[in-house]
Amino acid sequence: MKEIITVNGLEKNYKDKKVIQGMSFEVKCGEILCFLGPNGAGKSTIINILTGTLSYDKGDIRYAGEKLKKNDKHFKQNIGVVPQDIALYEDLSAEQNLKFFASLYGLKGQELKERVIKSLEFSGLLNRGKEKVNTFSGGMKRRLNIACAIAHQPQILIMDEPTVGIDPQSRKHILESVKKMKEEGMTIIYTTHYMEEVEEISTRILIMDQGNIIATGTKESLKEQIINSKKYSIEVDDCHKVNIDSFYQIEGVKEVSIKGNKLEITTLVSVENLDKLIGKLIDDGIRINHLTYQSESLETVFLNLTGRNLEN
Ligand SMILES: Nc1ncnc2c1ncn2[C@@H]1O[C@H](COP(=O)(O)OP(=O)(O)OP(=O)(O)O)[C@@H](O)[C@H]1O
Repeated sequence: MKEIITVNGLEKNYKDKKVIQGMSFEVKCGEILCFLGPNGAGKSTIINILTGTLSYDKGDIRYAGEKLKKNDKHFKQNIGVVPQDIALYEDLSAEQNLKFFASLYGLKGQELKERVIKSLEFSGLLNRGKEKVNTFSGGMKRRLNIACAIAHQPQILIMDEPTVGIDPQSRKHILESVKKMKEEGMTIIYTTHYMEEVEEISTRILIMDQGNIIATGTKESLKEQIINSKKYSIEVDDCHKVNIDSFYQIEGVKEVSIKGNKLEITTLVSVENLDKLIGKLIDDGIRINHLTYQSESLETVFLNLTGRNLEN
């Protein structure tokens, strides 16, 4: 995949506070690049710098190989921006909002009419086009906000936490739309602190923390690189019969503990030892009632990288 945006050594400071600390990354044509990071990681700062609404102190940004100028018209024509806060005219109808935003990009006449209808259709609001925005739910406003950003058919869509505080149905609609836009060839930059969204839509992930990129890759490669242990939770009939020390003799076992009637075993991903763990319990005359395996998640990736949870 060809690179469409490249960012090199980007820095942003607020007085003495470094909020972006020399970040370098590229955005590839046709990908859904997700910036995943906790509140305050610097996601919005990066988005605002990319979209030209915020200045930066060091580094450079290139679009299709060319260094971006201040207020670069060519770049602005080719991007669509969905800001974190909804930016719509509440007293205008959905259709009027779309017309206004699309006309800023030079659309007019028949083309404008067609694009307004297509964008309303895309956002699932075709039958609400004549209604004023102030009668819409939060989720509908979010969907219209996205429609306004894509009405001029940008090459790159930049979305800053577009699903915060909305109903599950609208969230589902937005995530499906993002996947559809990718299928149609759009490049998408998407920031979020919801790892399940990243699991669902990303083709590549940049994990951010405190103004730095701390890991990059697909969800599969990140899990493979970073998570080296897995956890079994085994519900047994009588925990008192469990001899914890003896489990440490099994290859791969890193940690064993008892919580209530559950035996929790953390073991290396690289060692297949489930048969031995179960064998030991059976040999000791302990009955297994239930066994669960904690699936590897991006939350675990973040926890392994930083020692903290993503969502607090
Ligand atoms: N105008 C400002 N003055 C000083 N510090 C700021 C300013 N704007 C943002 N920051 C700080 O920059 C850091 C990054 O903020 P940013 O909004 O980019 O994070 P974020 O990852 O987008 O988080 P959120 O999900 O909460 O929006 C934070 O520590 C924030 O407090």
